[in-house]
Amino acid sequence: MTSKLTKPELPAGFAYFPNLISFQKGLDLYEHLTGELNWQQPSIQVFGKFHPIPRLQSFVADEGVHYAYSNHTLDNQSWTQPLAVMRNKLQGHYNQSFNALLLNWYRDGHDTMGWHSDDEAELGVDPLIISISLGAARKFKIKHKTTGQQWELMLEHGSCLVMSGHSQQLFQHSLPKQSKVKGGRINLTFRSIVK
Ligand SMILES: O=C(O)CCC(=O)C(=O)O
Ligand SMILES: [Fe+2]
Repeated sequence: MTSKLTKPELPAGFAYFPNLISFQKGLDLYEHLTGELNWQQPSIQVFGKFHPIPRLQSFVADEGVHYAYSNHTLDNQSWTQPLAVMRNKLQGHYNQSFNALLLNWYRDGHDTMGWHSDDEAELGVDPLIISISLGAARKFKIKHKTTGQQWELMLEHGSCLVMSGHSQQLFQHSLPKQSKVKGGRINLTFRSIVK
């Protein structure tokens, strides 16, 4: 059963902070990202057939940092000024350096992300991942890998979801389809990639 949960009730390793970014700053950043970044729609291989992923992606990282995602590598872009500012703030707050940023653009409610854990070897053990949402609010689901217990929350414009500890080891997460959602959403995940 899926239960509607607020911040204190999320499983260990997940924490939700609404309004990290003000409404207007969030809109400005959304405009910046859609206009300035190079967005791609890579194809991934499922049972031998190639399918374009149901969303657009962009990857920003320090020079020499690469992230192999479902058997393909995304083109590396350098930090734009607003993204560099945001990274600096997060690094100061969390006392950790983030050398990579994966961005996903869900053009409307038909774009999705399937169940997965961000547990690639290059993220290291128990990674700290900071996930920032802009644009249309979307449902985010969390599922325990062995018990199957599920949680659901809304990721709102300007919010921050922190994933840490055993969150990737014990749980999967997904962004389900919501056909009624007409607006776009951009999600930014700040990551540390071990070279
Ligand atoms: O769009 C989201 O909120 C989820 C993104 C995500 O899970 C990922 O980039 O690994
Ligand atoms: Fe993820």
